[in-house]
Amino acid sequence: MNGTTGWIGGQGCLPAAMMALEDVNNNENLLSGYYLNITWNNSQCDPGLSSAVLYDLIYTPPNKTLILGGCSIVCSTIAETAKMYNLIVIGYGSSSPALSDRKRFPTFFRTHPSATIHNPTRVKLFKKFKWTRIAIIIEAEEVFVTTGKDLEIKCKEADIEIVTRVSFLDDPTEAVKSLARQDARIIVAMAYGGAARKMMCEAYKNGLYGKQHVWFLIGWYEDNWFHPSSGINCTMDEMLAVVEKHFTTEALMLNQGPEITIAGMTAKDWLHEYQKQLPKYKEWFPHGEKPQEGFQEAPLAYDAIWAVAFALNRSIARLNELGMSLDDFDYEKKEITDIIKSELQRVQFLGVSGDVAFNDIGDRISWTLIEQMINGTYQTLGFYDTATDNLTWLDREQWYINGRVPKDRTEIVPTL
Ligand SMILES: CC1(C)CO[C@@H](CC(=O)O)CN1
Repeated sequence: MNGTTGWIGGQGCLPAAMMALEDVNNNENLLSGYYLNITWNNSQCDPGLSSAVLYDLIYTPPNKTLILGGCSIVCSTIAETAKMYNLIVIGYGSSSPALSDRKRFPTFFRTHPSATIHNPTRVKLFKKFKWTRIAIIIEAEEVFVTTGKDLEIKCKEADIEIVTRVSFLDDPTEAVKSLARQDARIIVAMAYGGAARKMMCEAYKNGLYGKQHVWFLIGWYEDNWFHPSSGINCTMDEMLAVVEKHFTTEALMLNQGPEITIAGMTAKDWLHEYQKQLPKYKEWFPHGEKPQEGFQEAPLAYDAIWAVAFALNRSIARLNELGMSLDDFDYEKKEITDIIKSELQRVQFLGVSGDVAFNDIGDRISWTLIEQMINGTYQTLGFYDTATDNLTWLDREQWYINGRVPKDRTEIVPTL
């Protein structure tokens, strides 16, 4: 994924949604008298196309009850329009913090956590390692700019100083040089994978790595994101040196425990089932290509369908009491939307992506995964549950100087 094409993970998520549809429709205790159906279309993470697709879905019978959306820029476009039709939108692939704006998006919910979910985890780790002097570097994309602003607020609340914040559009050279000039030691970087590759090569050239520096990067890049490619004038050894020992944070999208989830099996077993189902959809990849994106978010799409099913199921009963039914929804009856929306707010179940629940602004509450690059591969260091401030730490972190946590500033050693 990069800032220009956007995330096209719907291709990996739709099979998961279809699996959930089958499971929901086979569940005798849900939606009695109804059959949940999906009319799908591919917005290609293109806001313009998504508007055309949305209007086509609205003006082509039968009436749609809710809309599911993928990437952030599509969800922003369709959720802003959908509210005019009293349509609820659920994002399974949208991380932009802007979507938490309840004024702009009053009918928007998402099973994909906002990118701000990283920030309480970052602050928790700063406190754990007693770092109170942090630098921030950002690729100038809306999702990172808004997440960076949220991080600054959370650092201020925790009495952690932001010693510098720099950003770049395409070339990170000057921004990285500025970090070096400011003697930045603990650095949080927010960028897409391609920009992060360029940035870390510049970090190597400026000596911003090794025993005196700790980088916090994003954890959802492709596994080989740091391998040199065209336009990167660093060798593999140089890239391995500069990324060694960096930390990553990311939203946890697959339940880690042995519990039986809403799918009637553990999340890990569900993932095997999902992978077995994929060949059924190979006509979506006419040249035999594997979906490049959407595997990681597939559990979010599966759980989104279950959240819809539970909310509609409860709404049927409430509408019956009012002498109404879901069939009465015609994009005009806001009272039906309000009932479905209030039932979505009450949704709570163990999905394959973990506990599924929405906070009061429709955002997903989730755990985060913390990893560290150790000898060129990512190792799990722990998990953090923002809701309960619970850090599960595995004591696997490694530093260049055994046991010595790097300092967040140059130490002034008093001379006698
Ligand atoms: C973890 C990631 C890759 C973050 O971007 C999301 C896409 C978007 O927010 O547009 C999909 N999931």
